[in-house]
Amino acid sequence: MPEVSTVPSLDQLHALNPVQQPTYEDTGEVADVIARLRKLPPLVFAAECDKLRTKMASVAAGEAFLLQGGDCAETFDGVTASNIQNKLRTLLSMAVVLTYAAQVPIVKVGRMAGQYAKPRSSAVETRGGVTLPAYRGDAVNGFAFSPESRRPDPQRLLGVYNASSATWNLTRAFVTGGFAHLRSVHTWNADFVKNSAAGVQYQNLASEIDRALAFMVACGIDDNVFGTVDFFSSHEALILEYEHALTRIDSRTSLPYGTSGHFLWIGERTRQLDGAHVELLRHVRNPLGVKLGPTTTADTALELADRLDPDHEPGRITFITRMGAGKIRDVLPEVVAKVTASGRQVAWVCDPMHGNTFEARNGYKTRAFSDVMEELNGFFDVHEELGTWPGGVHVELTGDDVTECVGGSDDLVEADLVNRYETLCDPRLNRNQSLELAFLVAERLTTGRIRRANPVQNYVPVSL
Ligand SMILES: O=C[C@H](O)[C@H](O)COP(=O)(O)O
Ligand SMILES: C=C(OP(=O)(O)O)C(=O)O
Ligand SMILES: [Mn+2]
Repeated sequence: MPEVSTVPSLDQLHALNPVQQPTYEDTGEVADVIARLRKLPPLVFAAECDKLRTKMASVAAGEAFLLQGGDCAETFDGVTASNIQNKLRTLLSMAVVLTYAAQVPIVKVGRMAGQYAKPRSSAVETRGGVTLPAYRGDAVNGFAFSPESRRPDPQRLLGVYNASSATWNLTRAFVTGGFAHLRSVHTWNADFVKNSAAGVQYQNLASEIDRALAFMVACGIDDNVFGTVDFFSSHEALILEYEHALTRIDSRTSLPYGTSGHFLWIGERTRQLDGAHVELLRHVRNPLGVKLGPTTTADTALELADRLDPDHEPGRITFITRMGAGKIRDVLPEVVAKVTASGRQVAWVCDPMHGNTFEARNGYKTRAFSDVMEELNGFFDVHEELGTWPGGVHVELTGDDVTECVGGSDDLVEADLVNRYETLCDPRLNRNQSLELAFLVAERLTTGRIRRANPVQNYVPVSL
């Protein structure tokens, strides 16, 4: 287990030449912001992180399934009650579909209350001959295309803390205060059922749940047990100043935790083995995710696991693969096979979004629902062949009726993208597409072809 004294200082992290960081002009101002952040209370409790780690251990063991979703980039303007509520009810509806239709316990994690910083392919953006720093998320700079807005502003890190705090406060109230009661399963989607195939399918399922609940109540079961859900926050731990300032020593155990969110992940662009992000996160006790793109080798995955989880702690490591619909069947098998053959039991989760982005002819960055489903099918097929457990999905979604991804049963086409394209970074599934995805994943989970229990023990190494 990591020791308090070993948490590296910010200077030590900077000596590792971290990538994807803002360059601030006024280092004195940065120091003031960090000092202020260090005094603020933690956003999550260490014991909640432990609880999620235990749940992720069930995912790794093939006994539960992770649903992780939310915006690509949360925004300060997006911190409104309706936005949070819509996102939450979309995630809860998806979780209900998966729980009821696939009869698997669902671990529910939002890409919420902290997802404000973005790694970018290019450090700059050029429009009409003018080149400015790229937008790196509200944590760093503004989206408006002007030199003032694009200047990295350290005060924004306090904005991240406040926005995360407000988002999590309402989310916590919703999931414990009655909104998430299974009795309300109909009302979450009552307003959009009329014009959507997924909505109709959802209401049918909700009616079945109503009947099942009524039956249980008639049998004498107290339905208050269905009144609250466990819901957790997550984001990419990208900006070192912020994550370091929120790394705190847990008073119960005297061990360090990242308290900016329950589940922290390291992105595809920042997972260098000897880089600053791996160095910081290997010292915190949270459950950790690592994104693995199409160039990942099995050895890289094993080295990352060894570095971040030397003690093989159950639930510690989740590999979030995002290889692309066209590559997953070629790349994933060897990675999963070798990691599993090493005796490790990690959670395998599919992000079917980031390997499938393309630019539409009208210039919008988009994704096709069919590619998303094709990558998910590849993910399920690979795990089915290896006898390992496909542990979950990680998706970029919103609770609103946006038009950012093409396809789905509403058959959005490229010309529709202009109607409601609101993301400031990557295209998200809208509420219909998200529910549709949940039904399709539930279908895959119920085919019965996937082994549920003890994948490591059942695993027979294949020759590669
Ligand atoms: O969300 C992930 C990345 O930040 C995003 O895909 C990068 O997008 P870009 O290639 O437009 O920089
Ligand atoms: C940046 C992201 O993904 P990746 O690191 O996989 O590119 C993301 O999840 O928004
Ligand atoms: Mn993204």
